[in-house]
Formats: sequence, C-alpha cells, structure tokens
Amino acid sequence: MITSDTDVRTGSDALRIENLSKTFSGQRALNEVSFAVPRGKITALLGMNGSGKSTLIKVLAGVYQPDPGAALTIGGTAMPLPMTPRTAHEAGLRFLHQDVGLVDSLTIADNFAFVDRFRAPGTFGPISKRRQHEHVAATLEKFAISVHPGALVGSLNPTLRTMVGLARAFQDEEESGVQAFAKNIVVLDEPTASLPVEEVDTILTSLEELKANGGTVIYVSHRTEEVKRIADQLVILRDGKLVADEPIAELGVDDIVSRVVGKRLEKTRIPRRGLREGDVVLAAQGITGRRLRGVDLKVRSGEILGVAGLVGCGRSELIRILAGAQSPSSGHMELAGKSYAPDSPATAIAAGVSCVPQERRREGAVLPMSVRENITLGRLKTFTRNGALDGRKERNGALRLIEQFSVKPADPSRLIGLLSGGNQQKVVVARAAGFGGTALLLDEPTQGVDALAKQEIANIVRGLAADGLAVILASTDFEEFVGLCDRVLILDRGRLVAEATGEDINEEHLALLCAQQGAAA
Ligand SMILES: Nc1ncnc2c1ncn2[C@@H]1O[C@H](COP(=O)(O)OP(=O)(O)OP(=O)(O)O)[C@@H](O)[C@H]1O
Repeated sequence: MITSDTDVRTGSDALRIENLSKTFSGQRALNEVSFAVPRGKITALLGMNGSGKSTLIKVLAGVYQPDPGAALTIGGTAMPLPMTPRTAHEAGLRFLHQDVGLVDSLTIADNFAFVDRFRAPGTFGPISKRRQHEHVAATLEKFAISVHPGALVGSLNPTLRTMVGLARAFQDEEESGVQAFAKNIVVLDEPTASLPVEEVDTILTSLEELKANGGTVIYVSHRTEEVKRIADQLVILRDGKLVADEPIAELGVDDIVSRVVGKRLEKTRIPRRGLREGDVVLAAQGITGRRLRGVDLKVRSGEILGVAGLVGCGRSELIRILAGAQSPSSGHMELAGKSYAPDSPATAIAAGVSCVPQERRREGAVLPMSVRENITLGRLKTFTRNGALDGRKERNGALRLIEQFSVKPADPSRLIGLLSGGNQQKVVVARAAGFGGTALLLDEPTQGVDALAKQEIANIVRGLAADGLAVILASTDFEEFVGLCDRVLILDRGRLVAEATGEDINEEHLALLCAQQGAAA
C-alpha cells in the first residue's frame, strides 16, 4: 500500500503526472499534461466535454497506454508505464469510472467476482457460490448498501448502481468504509452525474468524511457547486492541455466555471412568462404503473412543464409511459385531443412525441453505431426519397444537428462509443429535440454535460417551446427548472402533490416542497 506515516506527516504528493500525452488515431486527447495531486486533499479534475478527463483517468487505470515520454510517480515511487490494472491496484489507486463498469445482465456477486476468487482455501474446484455471496454481502454491508448479492445489476436504480460500483472497487480491503477509502487514492469520474439530489449529498458527505480522515481523492464533475463544496485543489484541462492548477479556496463558483469554459458565462435566466395559454397537447388521466398511483397532467403548446420529486417518486416511469417505453397499468392519455396509447417509443415518435431517456447508456445511445446513425435513428422516413434512403440528405441532417448541439468531434461517421460521455449525451438530446414534433420529453437531459453545453441545450429547448412544442422536463437538478419551466409539478410516491409557478420556481422552494413531502411520509 502506498501510504506511509511519513507521507501523511509531510503532506507529500500522493501522485505526480509529468508530460502525459495520449493520441487516438491522429487525435491528441491529452497534450503534455503535468500536475501533482496532494495527499489528504480532494483534487477536482475539470474540463469541458471531450477535454480529456476520462482519458487521463483511464491512463492511470492501465486501460489506455500513454504516448512515450510520460512519467508517473505514486507515493514517491516512479511507476513503470504503461500502467496495468494490476499495477494501478497495487499502487493503491481505486476507480469508479464514468459508466460505473458493471454488467447489467449479471448479478452483483458475479460483477464482483474475478479470477480465482472465492475458492475454498487449498482447493482447485469451482468457485464457491456461497463464499462469493458471503464476501459480497460483507462488502456491501461495509458500505451500508442494503441489496442482495444475487440481485441483477440491471434491476438497480442509478444510485444503488453507483454505490455497488464503488463498493466493488474496495472489495479487497480489510477495513471498512472510510478507513479503506482513506488509505488509497480514490478516483471518481462523475460519480454524481446520474444521481438524484438527495443522494448526491450522501456521496459528498462521505467524501468530506474521507478527507477528514486523510483520504486523497481525484474528483471529476461538471457540477461546480459540488466541486466548490468539497474540493481543495483545481486542475483544469482544455482540449487536452492543462490550463489551471491552483487552490480552490479563493474562487467562487462563477470563477471556476469561467476557468473551465475559458470565458465568463453570462447567465441567461430569462424569466418565463408564467402559464402559457396554448392548446393542450398532451394530457394524461389516472395513470398508474409500478410506482405511479393515479397521475393527471396536461401540458400545453409552448409550455415547459417540470416534474420534480425525491428518489422513487415515479418521475422516470411517468416519462417512460408518456414516451411509449412502458404501458401504464391503467389510465388514459390524449395527444392533441385524440386518444394516445403508444406501444413503443417508435410509435410515440411517429405520433410526434420524442424522448431523452434517463439512462443514456442503457436506453439512449446505441454504442456500436455511428453518431449519424444515432442521430437519425427512428427518423429515417425524414431522409427517404421515392422510398429509398437518401444518404446525402441523412448525412447533412446529422451534420446540421451536430453543429446545433456542438457535438465534438463534429464527425458523423465516428462510433458514438468513442465520444466523450457528455458528447454522447448531446447526440441523444439532438435526436430527440432536433426533429420538431408536438411534444418533447426530457429525463435528466443534461447529465454529464458541461456548463456551456447545458446553457446551449436550455436555449434550444426554450426556442422549441417558443415555436409551440410542449415540453416535459423531469430532473433531480432543481437548477434546471429555474428560468426554463413555466410550471413545476412535485411528484411524491406516485402522486402529484404540489405545483410551483412564477417566482416559486427557485431551487430553495422546490427543495422545500420535495422535502416536505418526504418528511410527511
Ligand atoms: N477510444 C477512443 N478512441 C478515439 N477517440 C477517443 C477515445 N476515447 C476518447 N476519445 C476522444 O478523446 C477526447 C477526450 O475524451 P474524454 O472522454 O477523455 O473527455 P472527457 O473530458 O472525459 O469528457 P466528458 O466530460 O464528456 O466525459 C474526445 O475528443 C474523445 O472523442
């Protein structure tokens, strides 16, 4: 293990990177990056989408081989490069990658298992299922995660999935929770991107506890408020180059954002005009489902309607039902005054209802396909001429949206899986929002998206609403509702329980409304 008492006493660097470059088929994702990570501190690694953060982390994890000429020191020891997953682990690096790295179709226990674990000592027989479950149950308990080791990862909500991914990184440690954290270097790539607000606080509090115990963390996030709250040190990449390496204490949230973006970001919180008077576009009555307990709602042409609520309130189920991805158990829906009962997202799209689903990796982006195919998926009718696909028209259509949504690199033929996480998200939003229609459903549309792109997406959504589209936005990030929504509905355990309009659409009030419902439980 890398920690020695001397290290802790002297506050020496936990990790030092020198001259790190990484080139992917001619494209430089990292360009001569050098910085140090102080021991016992939280270092925020920031940068816009595609700036090279995940690439740097994957070099540390031994997933990518750096270009020649780099040097890496961990706990004062020069590491042979390239790293391998084993040398990284032995050096005390523990990772939670952006996609969490769990396989949905396997159980938690199977996700924990790796070569030669869980055999009875001195035997060469098959892996002991009982031992495996015991080990996994004990690790989950250390992290206070109450879920059965035999549960399928695909059945977990995003929060549990994240927690399980984190616990797995520490399954070898003797110590529990914070102690295990504290003796390693913990590298977290956007751990809160897909988590609801109240869970984010849980993660941040445990990181603060970890820091108080001398833990060292590298923390990637696009959420500047979080960074300001927990980080001591700031390292910023732009286009693969290091552009800032400084303490955070004196900086405000706006200073951090402008350092990341490279310019001051003007706040474009244009006050909405209040409830719009357009025709009702989408209406739902008495919708029930796994969580929903009879939801009635109406959204009008030109209106942006927010749906907020605590974890498990049924927000995503509501969006899935409206988008045709799930059938309601009962209830009735209408689109432009006519009965609307889509049996698939494709039927919904054909009727004019598009959706950005909550989980990009599971439901949004089709990784083995190109950016162009992902953008035009389900829209090919728009690009046919005399019954045949017009490839040129399709490519141009994709290029227009790539530009409008600032997808980088602007290459329609690139596999979407090779794009950075935030750029994959922009493609999914472009597919839903780029083709008109009558209603747009957004579930956490800006997760993993940088501050500038977030603003651009908000402006596009505003423009679409101004053109008459009806928009429903489900989010756990209350900031997203402010300045964007005309009305926000609060959903609590499957029921709509409150509504905010006008001045009441502010972060504090919305948080209060949600908390009041939770407290009344
Ligand atoms: N395997 C790969 N092959 C080719 N290009 C890649 C590969 N992985 C990353 N890139 C490119 O390297 C650049 C940096 O990507 P990276 O994922 O490191 O960005 P990031 O800063 O983590 O972004 P985000 O905030 O969106 O997650 C991007 O232009 C991306 O398209």
